[in-house]
Amino acid sequence: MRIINLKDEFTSEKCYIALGYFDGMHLGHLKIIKTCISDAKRDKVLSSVLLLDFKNAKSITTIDDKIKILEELGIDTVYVIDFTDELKRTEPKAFVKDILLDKLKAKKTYSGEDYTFGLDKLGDTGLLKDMMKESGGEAIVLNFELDEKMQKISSSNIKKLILSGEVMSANKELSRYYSIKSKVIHGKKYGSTVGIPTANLNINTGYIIPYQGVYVTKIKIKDQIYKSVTSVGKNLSFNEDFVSVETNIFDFKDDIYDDTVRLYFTYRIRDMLNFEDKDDLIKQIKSDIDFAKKFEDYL
Ligand SMILES: Cc1cc2nc3c(=O)[nH]c(=O)nc-3n(C[C@H](O)[C@H](O)[C@H](O)COP(=O)(O)O)c2cc1C
Ligand SMILES: Nc1ncnc2c1ncn2[C@@H]1O[C@H](COP(=O)(O)OP(=O)(O)O)[C@@H](O)[C@H]1O
Repeated sequence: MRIINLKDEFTSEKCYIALGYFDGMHLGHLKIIKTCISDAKRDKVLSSVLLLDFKNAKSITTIDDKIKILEELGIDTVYVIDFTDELKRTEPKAFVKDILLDKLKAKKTYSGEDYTFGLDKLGDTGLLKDMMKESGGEAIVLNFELDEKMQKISSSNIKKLILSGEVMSANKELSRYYSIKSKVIHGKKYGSTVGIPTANLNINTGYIIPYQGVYVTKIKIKDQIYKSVTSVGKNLSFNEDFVSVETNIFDFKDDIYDDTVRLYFTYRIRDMLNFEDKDDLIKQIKSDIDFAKKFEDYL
């Protein structure tokens, strides 16, 4: 797979290209990308995706996550375009002509029904269809994927679910467990003094953080997955006024400070509470651990 930033010099070959914001790489996005890949294979052209790099925006999947998923799906080329003011000001017609047709040599585009682009998001699938046809190509527009309740699967809905703690519903729409990749940082060192060490994760990352609470989780450390249980939010029992994400990992005892890990959210157990007595907090954490140990994977 080739990764090309549009601001660099490159040569392009005729391609089919999947277009969209692709935050979450959910089932709807996967349908668009997989159709692009299989059509390109059939017609012996390169399959590609155009990714917008929003820099610093909080999202469900970072650009690195998207690239990793695209590589696993077998895409030939990932084009990355920085989401600059200039791009925001680009006239929709210029976006199709200058970027898609001239620069990337797109012969077919693949997008969802609600794909919009260019200045004030004024470009839509109607314009895309007309311009692709005029150039001798084709814009293929795929229907929305629906969830169990026949609602359209959308990044904004998945974001809402994560931010309200409904990670189980979010995971079903994503068809994978919501995860954040981050570094283990130092906390207040209370955990290990009471026999429940908790690895604290840096939350100043590109990811949205689930609603406060205690979660059944899994954690990937050096390519190995462990079960764990995680608190998200302020440690009210310690009068802390900042949010932390802290995970107690089962059957594990290594020092992982500064390691980069990936934490997967499976199920929200309860709210974070203020325990006057630390013994009550520890008792509650032990019961959360028992619950999480018994919790079965569902994806
Ligand atoms: C499963 C679990 C549940 C937790 N629940 C709460 C809670 O309800 N209220 C609270 O103030 N802190 C809660 N915590 C956070 C602990 O207070 C914190 O992990 C502990 O003080 C150790 O912090 P340290 O890593 O900074 O040493 C929870 C932690 C875990 C792992
Ligand atoms: N089973 C475990 N779960 C979580 N962290 C563990 C575990 N075993 C060892 N550790 C280590 O202990 C650290 C957490 O201990 P803790 O006393 O809570 O310190 P801190 O307050 O710095 O997080 C983790 O960052 C990790 O390096």
